[in-house]
Amino acid sequence: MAFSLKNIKVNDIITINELTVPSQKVTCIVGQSGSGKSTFLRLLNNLDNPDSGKIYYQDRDIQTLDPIQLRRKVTMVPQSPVIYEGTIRDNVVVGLKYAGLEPVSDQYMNDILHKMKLNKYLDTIADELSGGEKQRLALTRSMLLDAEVFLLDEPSSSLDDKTALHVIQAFMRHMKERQKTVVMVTHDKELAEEVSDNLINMDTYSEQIANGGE
Ligand SMILES: Nc1ncnc2c1ncn2[C@@H]1O[C@H](COP(=O)(O)OP(=O)(O)OP(=O)(O)O)[C@@H](O)[C@H]1O
Repeated sequence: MAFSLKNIKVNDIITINELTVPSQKVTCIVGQSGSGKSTFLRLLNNLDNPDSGKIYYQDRDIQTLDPIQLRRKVTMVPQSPVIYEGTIRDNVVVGLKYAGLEPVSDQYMNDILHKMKLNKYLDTIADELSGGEKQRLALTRSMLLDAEVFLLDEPSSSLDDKTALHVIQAFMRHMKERQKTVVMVTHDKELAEEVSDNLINMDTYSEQIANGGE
């Protein structure tokens, strides 16, 4: 197991008695708006703390792990892509640098960009990309990291259905070839069914939904 959660309570948002997330598989998190999908993801790399209960990453209580080390192993691609100043190349390089990794060749960068259907020159100014292109750049940056777990929060929300399916399938293929664990939040049930090995419906664990909220 990558993660196991026991007796988790996040104030009036989430209650989980017991839940596991398998290693080297794609787990999709679905559920209504406000059901706590993003909160669940943030629990897994200790960006949010539960009020009670324990979360284990590979049998170790994540509260006992150094957060910086944990986040190198368990990396997150947030809902709004983080774009730095400069070109596409600068944006990829900065991810490697923060992770303490060696630079990669332009050709390798282009290969990954191509997988993400982002066929732009590496010298293109990143801030001039569309919202969907920025999402694909953020995915590209994460694909070059040597993390063990990739947490994706609605990574295809700005993409049309066809592009979303192509890009997310290519991302999952890349991760499966490398025996990585992926946890992806999506509101797109069809996409989730297409790419997931394991599906978690947050409505089941949501206080908000149980109380008739949203
Ligand atoms: N930092 C926070 N402080 C207080 N409440 C929060 C915080 N973040 C989220 N919430 C609340 O927690 C609940 C779950 O939010 P969350 O963003 O996890 O849901 P979600 O399922 O990802 O929603 P969506 O699909 O709309 O993005 C919501 O009611 C939200 O208002």
